[in-house]
Amino acid sequence: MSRPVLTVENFSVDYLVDPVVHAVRDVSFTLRRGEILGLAGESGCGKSTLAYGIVRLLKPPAAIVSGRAVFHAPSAAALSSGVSPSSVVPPSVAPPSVSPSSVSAPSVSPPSASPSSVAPPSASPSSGSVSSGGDVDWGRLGAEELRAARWDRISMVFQGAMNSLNPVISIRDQFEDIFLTHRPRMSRGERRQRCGDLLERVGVDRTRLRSYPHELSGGMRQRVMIAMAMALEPPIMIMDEPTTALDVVVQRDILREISRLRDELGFAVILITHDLPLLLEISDRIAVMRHGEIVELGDAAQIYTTPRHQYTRRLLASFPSLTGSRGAFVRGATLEAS
Ligand SMILES: Nc1ncnc2c1ncn2[C@@H]1O[C@H](COP(=O)(O)OP(=O)(O)OP(=O)(O)O)[C@@H](O)[C@H]1O
Repeated sequence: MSRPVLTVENFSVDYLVDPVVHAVRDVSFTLRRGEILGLAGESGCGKSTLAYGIVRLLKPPAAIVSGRAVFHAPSAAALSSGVSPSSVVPPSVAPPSVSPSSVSAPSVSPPSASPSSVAPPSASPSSGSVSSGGDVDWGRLGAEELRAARWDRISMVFQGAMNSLNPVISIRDQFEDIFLTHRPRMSRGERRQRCGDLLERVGVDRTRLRSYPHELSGGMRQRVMIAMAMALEPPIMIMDEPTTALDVVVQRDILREISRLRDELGFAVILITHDLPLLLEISDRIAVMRHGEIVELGDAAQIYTTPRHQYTRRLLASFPSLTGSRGAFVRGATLEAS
């Protein structure tokens, strides 16, 4: 079993409205290095709130009322990535108490995923590689540290992210901006090479770097966003319905691509989608959420063959089968066929 890259402990988020919405309730889980963890559950069960909470992108009226998310970097070396020593904690430290600073960000509407959300301009030049180490409690990071760490250590692809590319800037310039901000010492030639390589990784020809977003199809734009999220090689990617706006065939292509890239590059993914058959196909483990809680977490095969929670069984039963018995078309055969 591979080592954890992220530990979420007793994480709870409320929306401080009247009456208060307990959107995420005492959620704990571990994300292992290189795994795809699917997050499933009905609309409104708290999936996005949990994801945004982990990366501290929630805004009032959302409030993280308990728990913490600890990122485990590969080495225990001191954090040369601009993260202050005070935020480096041993994994067993008790959850931080609620502080006004933990009452951060917005409703679940995606933070404008402009290119700047792919590469925040204010990241410190010293933002190091993901290999700089230590366990970091994200709740203890300052705003600057968070911005720097967010894309280096965890990157995100949100629902409809493809619409957030800047329409008047070429794909190349939007890509290069990431490296100019986070890897300022990278040479121009190296940058250009990397941008082209990244595009090709997600199945888009490098000549498209010259294009403007409106010249690309929705699927291509979403691939570009995924390539941007991979640009700094973060060990974790959070994908919240990354392909919802696309047709089913393109959706599946892209998600299989993500699975392939994960195999190749070894990053871990938290993948949020309503599409349980798809999660069964590409996830290593699946967490099923209901009313803000994780009611079941297990290997995808176990969830599929022997779901323990009644709600998981209901969720599985709500997807039609093409074969009469669930199975052949969701797990096993599909990936081989691709
Ligand atoms: N700004 C807000 N103010 C009050 N309640 C909110 C706010 N944003 C979300 N909620 C509530 O929090 C709960 C969790 O919402 P969330 O969007 O995280 O669920 P979800 O599982 O991601 O849903 P979906 O699959 O539809 O995206 C829901 O009951 C929702 O109505």
